[in-house]
Amino acid sequence: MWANLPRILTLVVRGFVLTLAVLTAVVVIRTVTFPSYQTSPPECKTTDPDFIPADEERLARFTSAIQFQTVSYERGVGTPQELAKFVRFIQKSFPTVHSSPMVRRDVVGNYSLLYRVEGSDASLQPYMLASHLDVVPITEEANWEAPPFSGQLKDGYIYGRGTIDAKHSLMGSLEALEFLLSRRHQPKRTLYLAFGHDEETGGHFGAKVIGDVLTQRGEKIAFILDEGSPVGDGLAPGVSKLLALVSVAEKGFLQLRLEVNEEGGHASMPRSESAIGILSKAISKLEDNPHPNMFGTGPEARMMEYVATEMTLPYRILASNLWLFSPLVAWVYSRKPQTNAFARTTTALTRFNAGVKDNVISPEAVAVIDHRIHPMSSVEEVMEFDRKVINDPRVKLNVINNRPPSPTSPYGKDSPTYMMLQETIQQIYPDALVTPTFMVANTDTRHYLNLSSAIYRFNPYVMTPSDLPRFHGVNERISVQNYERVMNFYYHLIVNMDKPLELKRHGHEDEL
Ligand SMILES: CCCCCCCC/C=C\CCCCCCCC(=O)N[C@@H](CCCCN)C(=O)O
Ligand SMILES: [Zn+2]
Ligand SMILES: [Zn+2]
Repeated sequence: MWANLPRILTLVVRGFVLTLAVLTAVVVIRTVTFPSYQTSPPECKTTDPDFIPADEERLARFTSAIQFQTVSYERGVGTPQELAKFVRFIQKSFPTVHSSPMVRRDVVGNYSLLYRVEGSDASLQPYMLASHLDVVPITEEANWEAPPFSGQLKDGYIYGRGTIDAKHSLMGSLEALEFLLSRRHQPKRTLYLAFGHDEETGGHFGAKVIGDVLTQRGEKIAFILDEGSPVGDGLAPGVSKLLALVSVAEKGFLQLRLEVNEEGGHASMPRSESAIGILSKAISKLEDNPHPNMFGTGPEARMMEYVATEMTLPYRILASNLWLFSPLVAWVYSRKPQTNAFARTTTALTRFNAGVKDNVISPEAVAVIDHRIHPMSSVEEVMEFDRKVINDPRVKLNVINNRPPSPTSPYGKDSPTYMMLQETIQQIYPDALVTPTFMVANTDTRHYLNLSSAIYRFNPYVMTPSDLPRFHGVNERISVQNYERVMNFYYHLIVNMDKPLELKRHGHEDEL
């Protein structure tokens, strides 16, 4: 036995070296032969006669739109008077849209708006562009560089609540339609514009009613585009080009109310554990035990494939070989909040309330957890995981609201609507990569799921990592250049939707 040891060791080392050599060869071959999923930009670019400039008049309209304080606070608690004023403003601001015989406008659920622009070819299925009228409340007002409802123009940016979420797309799509109709253009395909008034609190009285109205009309929609993920500049690790993120799915959510009830009493005679202490431990366990990293099991894996050939080294090697490096990429993604959101079901602690007085032991402690559920997980799985982690029957878990992850819409070369969207994006961003992904937050599209199987969530503006905290945060703003891109994106989209929605032939199609 001992005499054979050198021979055995040599064989083991040889085996190891051989395995390593084979793995390296496979990795290298896959990296250099990995197919490109990108198509060359269409020849039709934004040309002068087809261009909507962000001139003074349009910027003034957008500024005014930001000045309406259409805040949604809680479910069913909004700002009805501001919404009513905003609706009147919209009517006055787009005279051609509102006087055209081709346009029918319905006010739905008191303040939400549903426009139907009649196409000339009734045999074509309608499509729908969606956005919302409401905004989230202001926080840290003192830290804003311009007043949050001013719409003030400063250094090339328009500041204010709603500039990126989502009055840009509401006003941008109406500008595009006004521009088109004022040129006496009738679209071939019927188009809906749907603007809910309570998206920020779940859309129960706005988009939900719009969805019901369309369902009652028996409408089937060819495709729906709502607010969503942006064109990323430096958002994705290893991607130096602009990356247009088209969300073909949306995470689910589960909002839980955690509650502990214990005996209260005089602060001079405390028991060893209090309601506050018990709940704090439970919360702490949830933060210390994130839900499992599921990177590579859902649409996010396709996102890596779509950009693999365009990535910088060493990311290109990793993305071309997810069969081997998926755990490593999963780890890389889990390190930053914006990428971690793609890797797992997230856990956000959003409320924590307890106590009424400094010397009274609180008999109750309450916290709210907001989970966003990875497309490959479920409400039940998340609930089960939390129960196991908390492992304390004194902590009651009450479901406030939940929704499973959305179905995935078609994408890639076999989906004419996705390809048309990709082509439109490339008209505005000729150098951008386009990739399917999923939406880490939620949109009104949850109320439209039975209207269409092709639902996309995309914001046609560029975002850098430092812009992300502006969503629902301080100093929300959009650059004039981005707002111009938004208007022109919708204009080109409407024009493109008049082309036959058939599979288009692209340069690298065979590799798609
Ligand atoms: C690897 C690529 C990295 C990309 C990184 C970031 C991409 C960020 C993508 C999107 C962020 C935009 C978020 C916009 C959210 C707008 C929708 C919204 O606020 N929805 C609310 C609805 C609330 C309904 C009541 N429950 C929400 O989700 O909270
Ligand atoms: Zn929004
Ligand atoms: Zn929002």
